[in-house]
Amino acid sequence: MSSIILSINAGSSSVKISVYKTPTQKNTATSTSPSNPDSPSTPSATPIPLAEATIDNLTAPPARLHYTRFPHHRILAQQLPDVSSQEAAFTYILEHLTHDEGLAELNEKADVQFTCHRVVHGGDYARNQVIDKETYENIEALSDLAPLHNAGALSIVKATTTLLPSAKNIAYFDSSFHSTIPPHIHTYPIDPSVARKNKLRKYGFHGISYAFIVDAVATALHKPQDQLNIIALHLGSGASACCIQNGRSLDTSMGLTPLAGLPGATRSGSIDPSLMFHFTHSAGKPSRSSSSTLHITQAEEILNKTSGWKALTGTTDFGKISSSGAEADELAFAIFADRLQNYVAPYFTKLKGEVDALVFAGGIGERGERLRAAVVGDVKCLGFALDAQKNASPGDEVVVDISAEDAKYKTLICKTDEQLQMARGVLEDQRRFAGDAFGI
Ligand SMILES: Nc1ncnc2c1ncn2[C@@H]1O[C@H](COP(=O)(O)OP(=O)(O)O)[C@@H](O)[C@H]1O
Ligand SMILES: CC(=O)OP(=O)(O)O
Ligand SMILES: [Mg+2]
Repeated sequence: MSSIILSINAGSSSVKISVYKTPTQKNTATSTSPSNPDSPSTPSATPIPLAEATIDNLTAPPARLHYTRFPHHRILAQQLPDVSSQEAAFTYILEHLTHDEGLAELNEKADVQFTCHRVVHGGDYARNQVIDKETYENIEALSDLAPLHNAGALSIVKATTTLLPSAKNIAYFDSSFHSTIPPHIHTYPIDPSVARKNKLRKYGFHGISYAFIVDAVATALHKPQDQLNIIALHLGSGASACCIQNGRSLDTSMGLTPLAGLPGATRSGSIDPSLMFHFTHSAGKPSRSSSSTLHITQAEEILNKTSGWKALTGTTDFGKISSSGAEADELAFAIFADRLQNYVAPYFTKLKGEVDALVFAGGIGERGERLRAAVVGDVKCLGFALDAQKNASPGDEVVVDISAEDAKYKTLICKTDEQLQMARGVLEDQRRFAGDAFGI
């Protein structure tokens, strides 16, 4: 019999929820590229998508609902002025799904057997975990290190325990994919005893997306995952770059927290650490949004929530920034292209030029025609080049090759899908542990 999986992705500016049913023996679909590199000949089953709901604009109200029930029913951008938090977005979407008469498989909350939660900071967890009291508390303890994310995800976990009491809650961590980063890359040059005690190291994020990208690009290029070398750029409200060697993370631009590296919608990205002490004299004081479970300083508040595109341009919409022509928007655009070049070129040398592709993903990576052209233009001397026509109209495939015919290296767009990656994890774990021990 099929089970219903609710796959929940609490990002910094949006909540995306996809509904899947597990395939029965008869309708088992397969992915040509195995996601388990240890068993290269075993095809993996794919969850069957039933519906997808997104509430976005949480950081630029009013929030909006987009809903698709497959294959045909679609609601575009319905405004929701009363929804302003990740938890409110989750509750709204759950009501919407259970009241959609066309979604026969999910009439009651008791129909949901599995809820997958994207948790950005998982500390030392190298793989997914069933959320029990101990896991919940461990994730809560990491909230200060992902101030835009972990608390929001946990508010949804809490809501599921009351609203969906029969569902098994499983956490998938953005940081797990980066557990392969070697010590000389994840270690900060600071007092090692303090670093050890406070677990201060590079963790890296967007890993669920990078795992999806590895699977999808390996399939598209007909290469085993463990031979795939790519430079992947996940560019959304938060943006990061990842250097992937043999299908594994070798380096990434985010660090101890998702603030490091590239700028984002409301984040500064990397700056000189001394800057904050010249920006405000109260950098170290607790911010007003601190609570009993979330302790953040004014410096963290400023750099995470009121910097980035919002500070430079007044909008978090990178589509608008890319097309308005306004002076402030042009500066923000040029800053992003410049900072991206600062990762693409060194990652190319880290891979010793053995690069299968440069891959664009995330809302901006997938839709930002002009940004892709700017970044690829900036690294043209390495052997990347775009086909302008393909870049302008890439079509609907999961992976699209937008490289010029004479390019030495490929440039691809990958429509990443964190919810699908997590739902696939449920099927893999069901197979591996016969539905019981589940990854612990
Ligand atoms: N046509 C476009 N060109 C460039 N950026 C776009 C375009 N459309 C949307 N975006 C941007 O994509 C970003 C959201 O990306 P997404 O990955 O969906 O978000 P999140 O990080 O919240 O998961 C926003 O900054 C949005 O402005
Ligand atoms: C890790 C991170 O920044 O996630 P998002 O882009 O979804 O905010
Ligand atoms: Mg995201």
